[in-house]
Amino acid sequence: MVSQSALERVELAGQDGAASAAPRIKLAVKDLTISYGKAAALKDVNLEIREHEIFGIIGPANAGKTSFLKAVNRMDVFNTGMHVAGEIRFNGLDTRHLKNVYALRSRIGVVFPLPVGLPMTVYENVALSPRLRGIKNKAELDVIVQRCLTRAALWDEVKDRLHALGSLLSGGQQQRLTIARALSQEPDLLMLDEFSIAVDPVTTMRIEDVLKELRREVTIILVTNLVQQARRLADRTAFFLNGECVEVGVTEDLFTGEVKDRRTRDYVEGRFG
Ligand SMILES: Nc1ncnc2c1ncn2[C@@H]1O[C@H](COP(=O)(O)OP(=O)(O)OP(=O)(O)O)[C@@H](O)[C@H]1O
Repeated sequence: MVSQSALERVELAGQDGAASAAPRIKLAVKDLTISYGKAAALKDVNLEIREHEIFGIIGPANAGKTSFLKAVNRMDVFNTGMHVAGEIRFNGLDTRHLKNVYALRSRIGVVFPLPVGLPMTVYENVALSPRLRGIKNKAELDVIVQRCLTRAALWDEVKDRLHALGSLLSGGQQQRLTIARALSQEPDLLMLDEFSIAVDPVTTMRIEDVLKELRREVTIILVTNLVQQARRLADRTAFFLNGECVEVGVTEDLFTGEVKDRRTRDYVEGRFG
């Protein structure tokens, strides 16, 4: 008999809808409310994220952006003070009722604001996840490591230091290493939380180019408080403010088209935040 957990693993993998005419919905969020104790960090959020788009989330501090990512990744399982209500469907499956949270996480790569290197070599940082999936063959692992480092625009800089500690790389290189590591999971959703906070402008641009390429393969949620970064990268963008999803729209419309809420235009034009 197939276990519930194994069934979930298969359902979470979904099917690639790139060939169909209508965009497939990767993530559907309904009436999402997140609270810590009595305080709500996010209230009644409704939105859909389409497969293969870069979906931006912008907003000032304390808007609830990071809490949104945590809820998608079911971090509430660890954070006992965090309460999540509403529905989050990933590839159609309601993540709130999953038995196998690890299967969900294996489909989602997360990149945090500051690079979080595992205390191991460059090679091992990227080979760990494939190894945990059962890939033992060295030649096969070599190919995966090279492919992930190349996709993260880091291969040329580290190909001669694969067995040095990841922590010895520069900050910008370490952030690209965390992207390579996230990619080694073969996620179909990549979530980045203010990835450029500790990265120089040149590296930021390199990573932005990487993300533009990656959208062909993965869906990307980009949380940023740099509105111009969302403008450069995101197909559609949501504006969060004080726990409210004020508006969701085609990114360029938020800057130059019709906005539904005046606060959106005020924020993107820098009048507050
Ligand atoms: N672990 C926690 N315990 C209690 N309150 C929290 C916790 N994490 C976040 N909050 C609160 O939830 C609200 C939203 O925080 P969140 O980090 O989601 O916002 P944000 O938009 O990502 O902000 P920033 O841009 O500063 O990272 C804030 O008021 C914050 O203080």
